[in-house]
Amino acid sequence: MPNTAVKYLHVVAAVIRDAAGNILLAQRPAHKHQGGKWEFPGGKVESGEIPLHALSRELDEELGIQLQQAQPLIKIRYVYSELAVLLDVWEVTAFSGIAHGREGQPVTWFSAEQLPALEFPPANYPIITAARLPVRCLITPEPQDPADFLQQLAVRLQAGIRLVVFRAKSLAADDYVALAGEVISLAHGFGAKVILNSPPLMLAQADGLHLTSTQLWGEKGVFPRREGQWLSASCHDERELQRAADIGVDFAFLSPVLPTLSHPGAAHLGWESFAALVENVNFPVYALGGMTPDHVVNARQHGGQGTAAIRSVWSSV
Ligand SMILES: Nc1nc2c([nH]c(=O)n2[C@H]2C[C@H](O)[C@@H](COP(=O)(O)OP(=O)(O)OP(=O)(O)O)O2)c(=O)[nH]1
Ligand SMILES: [Mg+2]
Repeated sequence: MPNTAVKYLHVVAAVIRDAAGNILLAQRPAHKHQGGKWEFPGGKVESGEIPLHALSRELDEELGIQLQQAQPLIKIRYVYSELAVLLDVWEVTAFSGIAHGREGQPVTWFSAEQLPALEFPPANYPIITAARLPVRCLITPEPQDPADFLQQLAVRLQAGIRLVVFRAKSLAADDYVALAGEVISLAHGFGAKVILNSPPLMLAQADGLHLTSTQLWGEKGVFPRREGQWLSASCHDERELQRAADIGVDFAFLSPVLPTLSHPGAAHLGWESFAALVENVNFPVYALGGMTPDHVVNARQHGGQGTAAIRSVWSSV
């Protein structure tokens, strides 16, 4: 939760991508705060400036490029001993000019997967997660026939899904592990990531572990993960998001944002409450519940990472 007694310095920063998906980073000058570390280019918002103008000005001043298109990606509040920052991070998808370090700073394009190995200011960890996560996430429906399930999954991967939460509550442990192994190798062949949903049945090849909102309240730190594996969680309200923050999740799903087919009359958050809840956490949050592909735009406008869905992205359900 943001500390309301703290005055946060508003900083805009950019995740700038080229056509191949590489991300442009700059090295902070040695004499500056967090000097020598890699950063997402950007700087302080000046008084009276709107964030997008500040971003456009900073990218021109620091890199000599002209901003053409950007969407909000994530906002992070972080308290350093010297100062507190609100990092207002935008994803830049179109610009003109050739990026170069106009202030003499080294600038380099990296693949998203190279980012975790680089040294950034400590506030940046969630930006790296947000930069590596896609806008759409598929949560699998309960598998019936494994061969049919894998075929359906391949169709969705072919259509561009790059993050899969493999959810299979009905399978016995052995069957879950066997199918999870196949899901992971299929997905990895497409460059997609797989999060498993059945602790403590964790596989080394999986990209992460997902907790239900009930599992969130288990003992802290007992989740079987290797270094580099993400931890994600399902949340429904502020209390669960706060708990997710306390146990150090990398990202979360917040639901139900809209009415769902399975619970048409049930209470739902709506986009404004979604935005208010997401504003107060420092990790990426997917909107879940009643999502169709068109809702990606709404999710981004309301501070979300994107959308997660079961039915709307699984043709046979
Ligand atoms: N640009 C940027 N700043 C970051 C990142 N992570 C992070 O903690 N910060 C902090 C470091 C600084 O305290 C602050 C940004 O200030 P800055 O030094 O870039 O500001 P500026 O470009 O306006 O520079 P100046 O006018 O002070 O020379 O935010 C990041 O990824 N990018
Ligand atoms: Mg700067």
